[in-house]
Amino acid sequence: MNIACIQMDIAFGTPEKNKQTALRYIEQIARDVDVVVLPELWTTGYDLTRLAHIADENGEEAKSFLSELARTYDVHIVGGSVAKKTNERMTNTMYVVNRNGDVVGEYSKLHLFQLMDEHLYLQAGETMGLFSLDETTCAGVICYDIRFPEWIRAHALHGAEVLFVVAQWPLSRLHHWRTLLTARAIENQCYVVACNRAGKDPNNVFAGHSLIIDPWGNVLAEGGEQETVIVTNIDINDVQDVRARIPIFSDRRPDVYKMFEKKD
Ligand SMILES: NC(=O)CCC(=O)C(=O)O
Repeated sequence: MNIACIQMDIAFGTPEKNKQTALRYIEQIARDVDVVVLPELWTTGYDLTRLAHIADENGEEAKSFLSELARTYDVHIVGGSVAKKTNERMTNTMYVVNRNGDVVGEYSKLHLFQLMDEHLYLQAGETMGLFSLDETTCAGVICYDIRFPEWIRAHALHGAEVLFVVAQWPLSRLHHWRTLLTARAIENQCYVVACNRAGKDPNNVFAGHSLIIDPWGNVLAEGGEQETVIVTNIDINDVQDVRARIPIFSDRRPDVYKMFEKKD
């Protein structure tokens, strides 16, 4: 599976401009790869106070834009996330479309990030981020979600072999980004494909440094701070090789964990 992360800069609150940027990159690279990944909130950025005007009604625009590109270029697209508006409810929602243009995944960010005011404007999702691409079980999560290892583990226990992470992660916590992503790959013995944005908005400078990490924790590709595309080939068989070498999934002791679970 050849994978590309489009580490684009995002124009604040300007969906049409951001769609042009995404389109330009997808046209350039899509024919050479199997999967294209976009960053978190790639249409609007974190222009949360104007979401009522610029959010995507039921995600329809994002779904049709991504489906058409996927069909045209015969590529799977993990479509970052967009601000989705359903009646008065806003969510930070990822759509995944396969190369036939079918929407095969929808996931709304489960953990809202208070430091960037998400809790004031968005509702949290309540479903898992599992989907399948070319018969490989994958999971998609959004940015702050990576700080919750139990949530990522739940996806691994449901069979996820590739974890897609889409983000707007600030430069000031770059070391958390790299460390958490590497830990999620090692502890779940899965590939981690993490697409962050580049550039800045009125409140933050973002880190870039999109990463593709193998199930042993090796970094296969990494962006710098500027807008760029990172591409690498991953071999899904490596997941089973690593899981056979150190069999953490059969060595787990869920019966004992349950006995000592702290009740809130
Ligand atoms: N967009 C986000 O969820 C940012 C999360 C973040 O910066 C963190 O430190 O966690």
